[in-house]
Amino acid sequence: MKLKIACIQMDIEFGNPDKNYAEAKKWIKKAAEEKCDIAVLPELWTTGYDLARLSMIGDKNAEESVCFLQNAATEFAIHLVGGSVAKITPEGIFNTTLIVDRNGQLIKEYEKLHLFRLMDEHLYLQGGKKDGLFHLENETFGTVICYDIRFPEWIRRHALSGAKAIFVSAEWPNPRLHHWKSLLIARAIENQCYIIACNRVGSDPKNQFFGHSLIIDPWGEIVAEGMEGEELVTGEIDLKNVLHVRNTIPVFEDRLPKFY
Ligand SMILES: NC(=O)CCC(=O)C(=O)O
Repeated sequence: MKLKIACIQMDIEFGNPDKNYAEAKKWIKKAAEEKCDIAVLPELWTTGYDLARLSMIGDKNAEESVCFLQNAATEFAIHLVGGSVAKITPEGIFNTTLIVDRNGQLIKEYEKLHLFRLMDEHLYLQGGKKDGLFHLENETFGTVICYDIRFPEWIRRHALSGAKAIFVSAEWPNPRLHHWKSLLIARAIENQCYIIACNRVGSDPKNQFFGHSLIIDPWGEIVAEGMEGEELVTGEIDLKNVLHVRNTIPVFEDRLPKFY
């Protein structure tokens, strides 16, 4: 199965959901015009890291974001890996990815598992408890959020459950470009799967974000990479390559979990 992917490498206006919804809609339209099958948004794309105000500007039960994504997906006939939004629930606020298919069905919600203390997430957010596996076009995919990629066991769990491509929504700032690229390439090589990672650009009061969204194939080669400004980073993935690479070097057959 071949799919054309667009990473929406957008700037995010700090604490201004209305502005960010409008911007995201323009980018989703552009992705559809470029005949992409799936568009991916960055992490916390409605609010940015305005964590102290999330109880006011976050999204109660993610209702507004789900509605926005459903309307955009159906209007532009495109599957959406809807980045993540601050979902307000009675149990707290979760950094939540929303996946909506091109028929407008909400097919998955994934709550970021690993909270990133360097950006104060532990002070304002709750960690999720469930995996990011989902099904689209009769294929299995995974989705995780930003800091999650530092945990190879978590990504491996998705690959072991059949994910042939793993989406990553991120707000990954300077000065850690080297970590961003190296970790993503390593996750692709060790799991022999596609990694599709969408990072924001621009800045907020505390951080500057470098973009460099990446589409990486199961051999670890870069299919597409963004620069440091706003752009749509597009590339084609062919899920047949996953089996080809896994047959060439049978890492999954050679694993010896009883020793790990
Ligand atoms: N938003 C995040 O999770 C950032 C993670 C990050 O920057 C890192 O170095 O890890």
